[in-house]
Amino acid sequence: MFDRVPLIDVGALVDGVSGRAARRSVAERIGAACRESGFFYVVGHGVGAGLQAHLETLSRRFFALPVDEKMAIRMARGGAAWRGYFPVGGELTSGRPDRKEGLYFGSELGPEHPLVRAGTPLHGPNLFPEEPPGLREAVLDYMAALTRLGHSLMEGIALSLELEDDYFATRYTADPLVLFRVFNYPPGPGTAEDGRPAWGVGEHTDYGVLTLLKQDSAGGLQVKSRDGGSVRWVDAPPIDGSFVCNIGDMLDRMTRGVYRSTPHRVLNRSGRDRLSLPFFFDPGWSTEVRPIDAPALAQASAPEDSTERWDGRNVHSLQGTYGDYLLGKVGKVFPELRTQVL
Ligand SMILES: O=C(O)CCC(=O)C(=O)O
Ligand SMILES: [Fe+2]
Repeated sequence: MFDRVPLIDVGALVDGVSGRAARRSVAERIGAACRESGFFYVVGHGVGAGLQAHLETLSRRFFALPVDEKMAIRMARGGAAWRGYFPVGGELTSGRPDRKEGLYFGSELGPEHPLVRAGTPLHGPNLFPEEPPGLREAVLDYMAALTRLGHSLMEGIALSLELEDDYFATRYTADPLVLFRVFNYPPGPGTAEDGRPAWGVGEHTDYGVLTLLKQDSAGGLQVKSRDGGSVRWVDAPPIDGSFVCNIGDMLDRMTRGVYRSTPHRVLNRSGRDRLSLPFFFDPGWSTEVRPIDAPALAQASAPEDSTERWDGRNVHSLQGTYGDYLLGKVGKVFPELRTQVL
């Protein structure tokens, strides 16, 4: 059981000049956090404050538009690429509508890209709004910066498992599946009509390897800490200039449960809009994610924990590619869209 999310300065992993000892010492701290909670804050990450502030300003401007203007780029128009806007209540993370609206983005891929030509779901061009101008460039710059950071952190995670630092890049993330979302959680009642909490995002784990979340100052993110039968929800409050980093189901699978993909949820109690920007750095679509054969994981047992898991699934018994896994998940959180576009 943990009671806080640790903060790690990852400068040595991203600065391009630090030596092996400094990189390993950061990696060890990451490894400890992945084992304990699956969550950590990163600072010293090198992503420009100006770029972040610019994207935040433009995102707020977009969400402030009338809903019918936002619906001009609704997700149904993005087709199988799964891009665009969804209104409050349009996404069901754990079977119930979330109290949030959002924009879905991903790697910007043109019609000539082989995966787009083959009609691969979740691959294609983005839908950018006309208003506010500049959002397109800000989103693309931000995704490029976070993709670089994702590669650096995966090197740290590899080092933390005593693997070569390019272990994940050579097998899974040389061409990562990048999904990026900008969410706005409106202020509102803490409870739904049936008296249950009106979650901004219901309890879930993330699907891929690594999530990098930028959150504004509103707060509301909670991480599940568990010890046997007892559960405690630990706050991950905003820390200026940091990203909240958490590992996803595929890293849980690769490490046979040693690095946990930890359930989390959001309740916006701030009384104002909450803006958050989760960036998902995931294995390539057609990769088959396998357990890592490494001495550091020799004792790992791949727990059969499906009854404890939020979705009742066991990530250790998956068959197929990451794309298959992701599609199963995405179809559940957007049931209407699934029938329209897939
Ligand atoms: O908005 C947040 O703070 C968390 C969002 C999240 O957990 C997700 O999109 O997977
Ligand atoms: Fe999440």
